[in-house]
Amino acid sequence: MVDKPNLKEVPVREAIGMMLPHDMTQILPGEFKGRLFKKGHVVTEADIEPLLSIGKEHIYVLEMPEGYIHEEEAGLRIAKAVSGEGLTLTQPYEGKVSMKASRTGLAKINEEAVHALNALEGIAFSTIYGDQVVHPGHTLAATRIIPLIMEEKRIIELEELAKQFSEPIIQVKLFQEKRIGLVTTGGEVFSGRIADKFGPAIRNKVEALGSEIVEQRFAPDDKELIEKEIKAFLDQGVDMILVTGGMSVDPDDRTPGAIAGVGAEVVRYGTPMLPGSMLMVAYKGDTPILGLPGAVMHEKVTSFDVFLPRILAGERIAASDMTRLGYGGLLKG
Ligand SMILES: Nc1nc2c(c(=O)[nH]1)N[C@H]1C(S)=C(S)[C@@H](COP(=O)(O)OP(=O)(O)OC[C@H]3O[C@@H](n4cnc5c(N)ncnc54)[C@H](O)[C@@H]3O)O[C@H]1N2
Ligand code: MOO
Repeated sequence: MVDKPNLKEVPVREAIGMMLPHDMTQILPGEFKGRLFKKGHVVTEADIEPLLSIGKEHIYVLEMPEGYIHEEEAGLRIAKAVSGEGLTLTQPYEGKVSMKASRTGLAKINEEAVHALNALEGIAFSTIYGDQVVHPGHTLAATRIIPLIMEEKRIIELEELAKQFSEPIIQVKLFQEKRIGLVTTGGEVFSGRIADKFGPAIRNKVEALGSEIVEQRFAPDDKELIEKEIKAFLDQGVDMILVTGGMSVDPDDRTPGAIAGVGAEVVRYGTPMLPGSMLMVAYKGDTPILGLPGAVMHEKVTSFDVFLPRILAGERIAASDMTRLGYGGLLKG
């Protein structure tokens, strides 16, 4: 049951120390229309004259029953219970508390926990989709309770539930500064027949997240030669290797074979997101090796933009992360 606050009518002069159950509006024709007192305001001696001047001889006040808390306190307590690192909480406004990024990073949101908390009656906890890149000021979540007051024990129940999840329910994970090796394949680029466009595109994306391309190596459409360049980066001990082009179905598309050829464990070749469906994610030990298809070079957003931030935030990509991109993954048909 959603709690109903007890409203009591009292003469305004007797309302000192009591709480207003709703906003009180003042209208001065041609001059002002707006909120004179906010919902939840506790009436003081100084408020009596202004209240009388807007015609309030009697007002409703809220009787807070024993063991209940007001929506503002409830909102703040929920926000504190769910928030981890990299977030700041706003002051409650109309009972709503927002959680904003205080730093650039990856928004992590535990979807299962969001559903569990919202299944508690009277709780509204609303978030953005997780795994997005966020910058300071970006709102990740907002919360309020539905009634004006709520039994405190229900907020305690929520706080206990939030503690059962191993990580904070929302947080902003920092990006690590990774050193990345870039292998660009394609005979037409290797021979100088066309100018390389992959390099600048990849460099921009990587640098925007605080990592760097330590070197770019080139290879023609030859499996052994591509493997040689990947191995050189593995020997160099880079944190990640990106291999561009040669990811589709032509006889000259050698990249998937070369990635497997260096002994990397292929997580998956192909993901149901368009553009960027011919992406490959593999690992040689802990070093991610990604095969990047043509679309990454010229499309603003592809599957690469889904996985790059997660890898730079220190996450390992699983096959299920790749297969679940189909629902909503059609950005360009
Ligand atoms: N029948 C099919 N056709 C295509 C498929 C498919 O599955 N079946 N996949 C499509 C998708 S999706 C993509 S993406 C593209 C190409 O993917 P690739 O990774 O194989 O790209 P390439 O063949 O190597 O090159 C395509 C195009 O881009 C130019 N290129 C490549 N690298 C560079 C570079 N570093 N700088 C400038 N330009 C570059 C290259 O010359 C080609 O013109 O395949 C679809 N087709
Ligand atoms: O792999 Mo292609 O990049 O889907 O467009």
